[in-house]
Amino acid sequence: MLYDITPPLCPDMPVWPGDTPFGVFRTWSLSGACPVNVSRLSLSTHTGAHADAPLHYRPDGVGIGEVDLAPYLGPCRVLHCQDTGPLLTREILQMRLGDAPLPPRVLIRSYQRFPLGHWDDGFMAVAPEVVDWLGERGVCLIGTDTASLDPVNSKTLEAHHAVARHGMAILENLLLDEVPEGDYELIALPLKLMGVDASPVRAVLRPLN
Ligand SMILES: N[C@@H](CC(=O)c1ccccc1NC=O)C(=O)O
Ligand SMILES: [Zn+2]
Ligand SMILES: [Zn+2]
Repeated sequence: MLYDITPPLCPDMPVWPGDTPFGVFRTWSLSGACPVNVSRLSLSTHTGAHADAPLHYRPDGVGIGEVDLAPYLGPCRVLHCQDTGPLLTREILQMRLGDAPLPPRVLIRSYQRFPLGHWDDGFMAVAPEVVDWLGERGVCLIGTDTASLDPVNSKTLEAHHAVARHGMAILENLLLDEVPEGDYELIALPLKLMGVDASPVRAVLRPLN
């Protein structure tokens, strides 16, 4: 059994304001003279479920093709935070998780229903102290169902920089609507895009045992 936590990629999907819309264009089409269909894609590196590379927000950061893959597969916890409001704070998370041990990956669900058909400016942001707290507890990957860890208007991307300080990895735009709170195996590998700032992933969760 698998939970597919990847939103579908299609031309009418929402994208970050001003970013490249998702497009698919036929290069060759099946016909008497042509034995195949072949297409070309046009899309932002931050389309749908995706992994951010350090290069997204640091001039000296590595590209997604160069990052260690270990954070992107292994044990993870899905945490429900649908009633959290505009900012997930360390106090809220500490209250929810206490001092019990955590798996090395944490996926945070903020939406009751993921906005598959429209752009949402008002998504929940993650406070940088949350990232610090998780990093100090050995977490290597933080995932969210929102378009960014930081608020939409942020120019400083403090939560992203906190992730980099701890050498952690980021997944965004995960579709967690159908996933009960609990522990799973995460599999969400980025493409080997050399020197590129992010990559779409196909993200799935496998229930344990
Ligand atoms: N931080 C967001 C994306 C982001 O910030 C962004 C994506 C596309 C175009 C512009 C963006 N930010 C501009 O300030 C992300 O990691 O997906
Ligand atoms: Zn991104
Ligand atoms: Zn991001």
